[in-house]
Amino acid sequence: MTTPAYKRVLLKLSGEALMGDDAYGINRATIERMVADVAEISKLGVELAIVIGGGNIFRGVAPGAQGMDRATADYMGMLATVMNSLALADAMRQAGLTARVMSAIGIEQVVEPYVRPKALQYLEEGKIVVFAAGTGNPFFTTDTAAALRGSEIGAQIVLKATKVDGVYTADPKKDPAATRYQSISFDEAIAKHLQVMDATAFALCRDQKLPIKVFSIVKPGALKSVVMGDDEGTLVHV
Ligand SMILES: Nc1ncnc2c1ncn2[C@@H]1O[C@H](COP(=O)(O)OP(=O)(O)O)[C@@H](O)[C@H]1O
Ligand SMILES: O=c1ccn([C@@H]2O[C@H](COP(=O)(O)OP(=O)(O)O)[C@@H](O)[C@H]2O)c(=O)[nH]1
Repeated sequence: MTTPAYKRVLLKLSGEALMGDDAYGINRATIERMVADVAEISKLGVELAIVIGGGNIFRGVAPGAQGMDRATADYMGMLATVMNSLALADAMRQAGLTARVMSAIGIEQVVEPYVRPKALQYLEEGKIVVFAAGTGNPFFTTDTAAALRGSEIGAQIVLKATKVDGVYTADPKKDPAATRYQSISFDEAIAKHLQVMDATAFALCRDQKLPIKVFSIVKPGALKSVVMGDDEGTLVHV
């Protein structure tokens, strides 16, 4: 009854979700709640790696980046994910969890670089690995970083924790008549241009046969239900 459905998962936390009800930045209560959710599944023995976004601090395509060189703006976005990763890892430490941050861009005085075998070792030791700086490349997103790292570490699923509670027929924020899918194939999600994740991330997961679960970051207990294999959010499958 208490056996999780997965042994190793990649959790993608949206940067914007960290804001809570604030206009930008990191909301303390929100990050603490997320960490409590993470602690709950870590205690179940699930090996957990996390990719966190940076949209709460900086987004390469945001109005604030207008007129900027896109690659430069994207590097700023990646640095924003490093800040979020440090905040998250520190909050985990305070909650008694052991976390390690690994960055896709060289910033050694601040965090260790991403080295795949090292990440695998940490996971086997039960440490929570936070992958910072996205893919390390401009023109990508942290959703794609989640698909990439998820594939690299052999995660059984990518758990995308977001502001919406699943994949809808249209953007639920813009179309109140949109309905939620219980499950949807990658091909259909791509063909229908469902924007909940970018097409690069969808395509990579599809090719690697790595399913994605999209679920609410605000709903209490949702992460645990997902990990237990309950019917929660939307499953995107091959
Ligand atoms: N078909 C869709 N189903 C669900 N959400 C969608 C869809 N199309 C667009 N969205 C939007 O995708 C976003 C996904 O959330 P999230 O990944 O947290 O945002 P971001 O990564 O941009 O911070 C939501 O804001 C939601 O309104
Ligand atoms: O591999 C990556 C990941 C992120 N980013 C930049 O970092 C920003 C923050 O990431 P994202 O928008 O994915 O964060 P989230 O939507 O989860 O808050 C992006 O807008 C990009 O500018 C990037 O250039 N390459």
